[in-house]
Amino acid sequence: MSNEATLKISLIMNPASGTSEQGALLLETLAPMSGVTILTTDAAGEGERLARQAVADGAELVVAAGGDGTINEVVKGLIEAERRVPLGIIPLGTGNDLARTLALPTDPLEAWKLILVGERRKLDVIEIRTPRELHYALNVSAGGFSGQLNEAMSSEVKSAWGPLAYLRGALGVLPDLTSYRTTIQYDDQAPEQVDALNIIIANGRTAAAGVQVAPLANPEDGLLDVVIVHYGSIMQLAGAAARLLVNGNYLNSELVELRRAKKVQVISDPEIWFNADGELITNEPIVFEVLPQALEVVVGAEYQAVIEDVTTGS
Ligand SMILES: Nc1ncnc2c1ncn2[C@@H]1O[C@H](COP(=O)(O)OP(=O)(O)OP(=O)(O)O)[C@@H](O)[C@H]1O
Repeated sequence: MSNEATLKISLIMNPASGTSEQGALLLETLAPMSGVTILTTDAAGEGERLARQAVADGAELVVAAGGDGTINEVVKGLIEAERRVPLGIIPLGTGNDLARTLALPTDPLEAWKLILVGERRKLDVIEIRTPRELHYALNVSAGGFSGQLNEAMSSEVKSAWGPLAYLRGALGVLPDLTSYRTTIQYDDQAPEQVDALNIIIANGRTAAAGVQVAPLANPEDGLLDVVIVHYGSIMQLAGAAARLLVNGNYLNSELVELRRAKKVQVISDPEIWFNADGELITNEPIVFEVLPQALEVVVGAEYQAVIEDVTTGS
């Protein structure tokens, strides 16, 4: 490998991400390279500041080396930076869900080589607003309820699945579920009332370490895929969850609905909790809006923007 990068690259690494130790060899390889600056996050939230600073210091490409949480922070920094700079990704997390949709190599050295020569695509970014906060997601924002679930599930399952835990829990024994009134507004259409257990706002296709929560999402179509899991009987929910977990397409389950929109507003009683790329963010009323093709991102050779719906009609 050449000892000189032709671009000015800043690599932001999270030493606390799930598989960061796998990046050690990569760091040894990169250390002598001119044109590459290695920055390390010292605490949660640092990725955003480091990305903004890297752009201000002249970076022509910023690499996020970590999991989905680290990518999320770097994306916020890049979107808010003074210039729009492309993003490269070295997946060193636990779930690495965005990397799955983008077909990125799991080996850090291979991921680095791809960053230098790979195709860049302009991907949509999800802007997430609440009355008090502004976030972004490049992969998925998942919403779900806790309440009864807190009593029924182990803390291990809850922390791994977060707002998606209802779907996971439906496979086990759960008490009768309460229905939750949710108002959803798509673009400028009239608001709709639904009894939803999970609401997934997706740009990428998987969450919770490879679960296909939005199997048809296209990261560059200028639209959000909104997947709603409606309230139903335990049997119905178990059916949807089984399809989801065996990686069948759960979109044609009777409880699951797919909508597409540029903007989605969600208000719910009791409050629904949402995460952004896996990090829990808020239970406030929330507005999601797509920023079409807002960020150039290096993708793998096998990346496909459009997924054919092979289940249609089945
Ligand atoms: N030095 C640090 N010490 C502790 N936490 C950190 C540090 N730097 C970053 N973090 C936080 O670690 C969290 C998790 O990191 P990250 O998402 O990279 O890995 P992961 O959770 O293992 O992967 P994934 O999200 O793909 O499952 C992020 O929310 C980030 O803010």
